[in-house]
Amino acid sequence: MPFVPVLSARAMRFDLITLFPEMFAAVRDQGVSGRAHARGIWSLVTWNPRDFTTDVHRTVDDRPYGGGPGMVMLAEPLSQAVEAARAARLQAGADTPEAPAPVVLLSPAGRTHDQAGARRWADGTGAILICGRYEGIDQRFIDRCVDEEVSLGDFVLSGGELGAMVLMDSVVRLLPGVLHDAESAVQDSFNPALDGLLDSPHYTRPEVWRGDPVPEPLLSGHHARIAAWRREQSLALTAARRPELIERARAAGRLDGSDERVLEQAGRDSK
Ligand SMILES: CCN(CC)Cc1ccc(CNC(=O)c2csc3nc[nH]c(=O)c23)cc1
Repeated sequence: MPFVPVLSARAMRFDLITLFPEMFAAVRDQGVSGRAHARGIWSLVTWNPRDFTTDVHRTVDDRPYGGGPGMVMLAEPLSQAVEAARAARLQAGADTPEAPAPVVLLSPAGRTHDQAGARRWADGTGAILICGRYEGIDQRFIDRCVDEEVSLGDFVLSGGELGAMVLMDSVVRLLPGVLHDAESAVQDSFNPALDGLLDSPHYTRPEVWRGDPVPEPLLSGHHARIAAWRREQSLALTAARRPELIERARAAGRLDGSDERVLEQAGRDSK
């Protein structure tokens, strides 16, 4: 009997620990991620720490020891919510005891998310995502339950929910079947590990809009000319706005002689 590998096409599942579960309708029900969710390519389950409290006020936060502004999220409701999510994942076959999905805290102190991170996540089976609110979370929960922390960048949000939605959107787009092949090719162009240049400008009908025409090369029907024009535009725009991406592409050997001539010309033009 030949060995037939069992391709466990285990769908991507995210479990969100959040005080605002209704926020997640944005990625669960709308657009590319919404369609993929409806098709069962991925799933999303929310768990509200308030449902894991025992007092009449359903308390999820308290004042910080040592004083200071704001409130801190209690460890116990968060921990019970994570345990419930973990059990549900095992029950659903999303996790195995040997390979539990990571518990990920969205946090300003985390490693900054990027396309490489999205690709790594897309190879996995999801995560339990913790969305903080208030000033932060009791450190003892983080030390005991959190495997990694992820930030969106150096700006201050009001909570982790938007970070979680951005992370999930960047991952779901990469899953097989979510984007049409052509789009997924475009998807790669955003990946600094592959092409990493900014997109060339886009145009659609009408050919002239309020007196502004579409650039002539795009109307030529000459595919080589169109590709050359788009490459020139990407190089010039990237050199102007994100020169570090040019360096990265050059270091990775993704720029050819023609590209370098375009960049020299763009450099002369900008002086
Ligand atoms: C006063 C110092 N602040 C830390 C920078 C306190 C603080 C602000 C905002 C938050 C809520 N932010 C997030 O949960 C968050 C989660 S991911 C992320 N990425 C970038 N910026 C962010 O604020 C976040 C938590 C603590």
